[in-house]
Amino acid sequence: TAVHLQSPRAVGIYLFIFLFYALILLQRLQEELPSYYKPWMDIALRVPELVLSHELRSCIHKMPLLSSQLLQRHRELRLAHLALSVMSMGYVWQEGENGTVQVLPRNLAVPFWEVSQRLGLPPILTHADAVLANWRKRDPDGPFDMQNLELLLSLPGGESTRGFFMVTLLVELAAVPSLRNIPIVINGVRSGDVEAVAKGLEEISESLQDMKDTLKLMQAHVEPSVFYGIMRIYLSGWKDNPCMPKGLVYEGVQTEPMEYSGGSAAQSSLLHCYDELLGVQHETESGAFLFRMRNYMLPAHKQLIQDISRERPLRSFVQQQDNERLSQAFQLCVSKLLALRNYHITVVSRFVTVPAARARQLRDTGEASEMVSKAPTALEERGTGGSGIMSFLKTVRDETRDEIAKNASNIYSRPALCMAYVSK
Ligand code: HEM
Repeated sequence: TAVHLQSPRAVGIYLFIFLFYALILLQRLQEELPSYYKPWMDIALRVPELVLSHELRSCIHKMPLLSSQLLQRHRELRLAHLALSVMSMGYVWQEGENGTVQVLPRNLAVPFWEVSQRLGLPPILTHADAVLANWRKRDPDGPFDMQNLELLLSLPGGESTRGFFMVTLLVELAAVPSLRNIPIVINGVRSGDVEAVAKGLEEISESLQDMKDTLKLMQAHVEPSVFYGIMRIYLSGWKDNPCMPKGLVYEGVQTEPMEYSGGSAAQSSLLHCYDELLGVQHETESGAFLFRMRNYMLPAHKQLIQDISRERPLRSFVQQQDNERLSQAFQLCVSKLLALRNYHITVVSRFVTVPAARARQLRDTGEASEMVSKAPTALEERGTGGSGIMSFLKTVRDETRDEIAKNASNIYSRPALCMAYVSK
């Protein structure tokens, strides 16, 4: 690519994006650990069935305490983190919201802590585990699509669990072309190259559209009652969770309990990058939640977001240039981000709000036959990351819309044109 790199930070951004791209598109992930770790993998591969037969906790109690020192390469550490996190989620939630534990046993907690420290990830299942490090192609030369992708490790929920993680991975893949355009936009702003910035933004808009279209696959591959009634609890954490008000003791690590949020795509670096690039600002509460989610990302992903945030604000460049193509490209980009967030809200409504209402109705009438009625009540109002779902998501969505309004009021005198963008 013909990007001119003008500072160490731009080099950092470029390198990260290249590595991310290469990791996703060119390399296969680690699928096996050294044979010393067989006791972990034997259990991790069977988590769904061991949870359902209520045997996972006793299997983990019998597991030997293994040293993490034999794990050397980054990819081995990532697979180990995935395996230890899947076992931990199964261990904690095996008996549902009323049968939680207060202690994660030493033979799981100690290596989980060590591997987490080496990776810079928290000792809980994250988006970087369940989605980014949890796939392989059935046919290595075949395409990246639902038919040819499978999970390395799973949690209860069968095909819906596979669908949920795989569709989320495909949304990440749809974003890859936009990542390549971020340094193009940044360098264009630095060198005052209006055409390059406009083109970069147009291509990012296309990716945002592709991400939204890919998110639509969720409907075909995930059954809402399975997501709500079975899967959600295994993604939940021990922070802001009424079932585990004190958190969890990692035995052999620290005597005091620790609190960690559950897995959520709010931990994906993508929308954080777009927000920083486009200058979308989030208010105190929603902003604090999103900011906290950055601690659940790989350090390189978090660094990229920080690097983008330190660049000259794009909006001021757009306003200063007063160029129609550039202004339109910027508005288009923010409106596509808004459309993605709007569509995401309808997905959340389908997979959480509607089944939650059904579960309440069934509880009130004393029926317990449907799957949704088995869902944990403590999570009714909360996302797996622990947020108060709808108010949080709508605030974040409205803040994206504000960015369009701010820019439009500076550029366009004709309100009709502004509204055309907002309603796209
Ligand atoms: C069945 C599918 C999904 C459901 C039910 C769902 C649910 C949620 C919930 C409840 C939140 C609030 C934060 C929390 O407490 O976890 C959230 C946040 C978020 N989700 Fe999803 N999600 C789904 C799929 C996805 C996918 C595929 C993506 C794309 C990678 C995504 C991206 C995000 C982002 C970026 C946030 C943070 C809020 C924002 O920046 O707008 N979600 N999601």
